[in-house]
Amino acid sequence: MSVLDGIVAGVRSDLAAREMATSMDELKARAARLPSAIDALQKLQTPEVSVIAEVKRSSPSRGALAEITDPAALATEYEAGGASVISVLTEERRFGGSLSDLDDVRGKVDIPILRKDFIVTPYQVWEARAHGADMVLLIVAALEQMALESLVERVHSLGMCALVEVHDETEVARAVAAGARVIGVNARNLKTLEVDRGTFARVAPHIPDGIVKVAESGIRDSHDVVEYARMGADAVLVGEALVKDKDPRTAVAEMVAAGAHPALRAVRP
Ligand SMILES: O=P(O)(O)OC[C@@H](O)[C@@H](O)c1c[nH]c2ccccc12
Repeated sequence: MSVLDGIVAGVRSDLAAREMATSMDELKARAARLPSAIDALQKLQTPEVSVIAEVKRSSPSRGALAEITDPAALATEYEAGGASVISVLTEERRFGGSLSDLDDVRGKVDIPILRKDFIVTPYQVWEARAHGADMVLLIVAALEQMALESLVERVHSLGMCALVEVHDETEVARAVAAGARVIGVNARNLKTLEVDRGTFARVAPHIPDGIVKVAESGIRDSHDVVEYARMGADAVLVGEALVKDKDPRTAVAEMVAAGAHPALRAVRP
């Protein structure tokens, strides 16, 4: 069993427990009481390179990263630093997250929130919306094509935006066929957990114009942001470097400033 399969198996059993506790109708009723989702796509379609800042306690590849006793406080720092979107890991077993982290963050920030999890059923999409998410991650490698297509459709029909994650050219074709408007290229291979910094440069040219391109994983600082911007990234998704920083607000602000530099416009594809 691959690392990804192992994670998804754990997610499915935790999901079964939540499905017993909260019916789909209850989720729908909760979602109906919330203001509608914020248009994350619009926030990412700016000429500047956007920063998606992630709240993540640990990961299978890197182990414990940061305690994060107050996820909303961290998210508030990210927002003040100029992040365009906050990513909240809600997977419990390997990443130490939860839906209550999502609730906390939703209570404190006004910018769009991405629910970062291993989403394999429509129930999880409703769950994301019911807990205030505006965006959800869909990992192509974790889904059959039919499931991917129906989940993208479901996400869009709820007014949310899907970040469709790929690792290679074949997965780009699947994401495009599924109607993705935002595609994330993950430099971390989910089978080996290694980061390959060449992934974005190899894969991004296969993403059609008009689709928002996000570079994910292993981004350390503003230099990396500039590098990805030059390769055509519209946004970067940063976790570890930010959760480990003593001053996450400034760390985000530096990345945002780098991504907004006017000189970049001329050199971006
Ligand atoms: O902490 P990093 O290396 O900056 O990476 C952030 C993000 O890309 C990573 O958390 C991620 C990308 N795709 C995922 C899928 C599931 C869980 C986590 C991820």
